[in-house]
Amino acid sequence: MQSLQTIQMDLSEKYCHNSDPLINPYRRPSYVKRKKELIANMMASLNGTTPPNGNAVVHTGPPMPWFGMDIGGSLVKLVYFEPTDSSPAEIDSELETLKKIRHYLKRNASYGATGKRDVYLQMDKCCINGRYGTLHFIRFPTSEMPVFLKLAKSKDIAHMASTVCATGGGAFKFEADIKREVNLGLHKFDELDSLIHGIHYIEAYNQHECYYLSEPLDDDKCTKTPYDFSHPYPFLVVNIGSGVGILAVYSPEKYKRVSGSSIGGGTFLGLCALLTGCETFEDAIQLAANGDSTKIDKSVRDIYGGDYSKFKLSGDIIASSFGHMCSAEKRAQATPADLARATLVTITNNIGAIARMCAKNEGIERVVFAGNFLRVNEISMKLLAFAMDFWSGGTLKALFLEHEGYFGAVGCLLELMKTGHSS
Ligand SMILES: Nc1ncnc2c1ncn2[C@@H]1O[C@H](COP(=O)(O)OP(=O)(O)OP(=O)(O)O)[C@@H](O)[C@H]1O
Ligand SMILES: CC(C)(CO)[C@@H](O)C(=O)NCCC(=O)O
Repeated sequence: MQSLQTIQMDLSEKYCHNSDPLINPYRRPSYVKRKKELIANMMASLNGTTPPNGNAVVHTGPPMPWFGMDIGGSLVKLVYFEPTDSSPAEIDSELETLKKIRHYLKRNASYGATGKRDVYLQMDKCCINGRYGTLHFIRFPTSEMPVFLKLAKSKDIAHMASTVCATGGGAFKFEADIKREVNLGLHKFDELDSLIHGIHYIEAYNQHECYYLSEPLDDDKCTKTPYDFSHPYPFLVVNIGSGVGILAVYSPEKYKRVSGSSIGGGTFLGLCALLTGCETFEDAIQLAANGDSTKIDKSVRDIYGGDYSKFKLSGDIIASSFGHMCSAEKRAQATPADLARATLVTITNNIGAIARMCAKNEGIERVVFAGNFLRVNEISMKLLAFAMDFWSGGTLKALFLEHEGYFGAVGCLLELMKTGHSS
């Protein structure tokens, strides 16, 4: 059995090409030490034992399969832990159903018409509750829950007597359906607790989880740069799902929800569908990428003929989102792509403005944006990176996370370890 220390070193080899601590921040002793401490503490809190020290790990914990499920307003996120350290005897004694589920999930990257496994996000060599394995990340629209429940029933999930942990509003909304259709009881966990635990776990494991965008508005120069998150507190989490939740985080266990907004990812997709007839999030983003929002939004220049110098408002700044749409002539010229772009820009800037006010109120400088609204959505990430820096006079930093919308599901999977089952 590999020790946790060895695995951490493996990860360093995998991700960090430069071993000079002066060049590579991830090689600095303070960073490595802090990461090890974070993981060790997390493992200790999950195991209820002392952290691993290189000795063989005893396989305890709830029976497999280990899933964490986040049933949101738009998307269901499913995180599946595939053990890779099972002994031949353990594999032999596995239930047939369990083998089938693993093969089904691993063999495919798509499930039915709308289920997807984000293979590029897969995390190998993870350690949860003393078990080593791979984390798989799967999503499907919440509107497909009835289909998912039928599938779960057909795969005989209930006969594995496993505990299903779920978070998100849907854990409450669908609890009775899950009981009735699949005969499974749910362990429900709070979505924001799960989000915070998930962020800490994934960030501690994946050295390149957190990054920022330098030169966000220059397409040639914009670069994704790893951010050293070893001393992150306090930080703000702006979770952009269907709606937006804003949390101030002071430690792995201490946070508060400081604000929220109903103008979020669901608003973007809803308005875009109304305005352009697009059907999917991917289509809406694609349209927006080809559109020009200046045909839709009224700028300071459109009003002043130039800059509003007294208050340092450059002519390029948007004075009125969708302001041009008051004119029948401009409406006639607006294309679906322009409308999609303006919708994306409007929603993103609104979220950025609220995030900035929250950060100012809380006296926080690091703002971490998460949630699936940012999936395949470079436009919003660049806008947020620019807006946070520009409007705060350089005091705020926008940070992003690779596993965008999966933290709630990961946090929920971690909660499964505390449910008191033993195999
Ligand atoms: N394939 C997709 N289908 C639908 N929405 C998508 C997709 N990919 C990204 N999105 C965006 O992600 C948003 C949902 O994000 P996320 O999964 O983080 O939130 P949620 O958990 O469903 O919502 P909430 O937390 O508010 O209940 C959607 O509103 C949409 O803007
Ligand atoms: C309702 C939730 C928490 C569901 O995840 C989320 O969509 C949200 O935070 N919406 C914004 C609600 C508000 O205005 O504070």
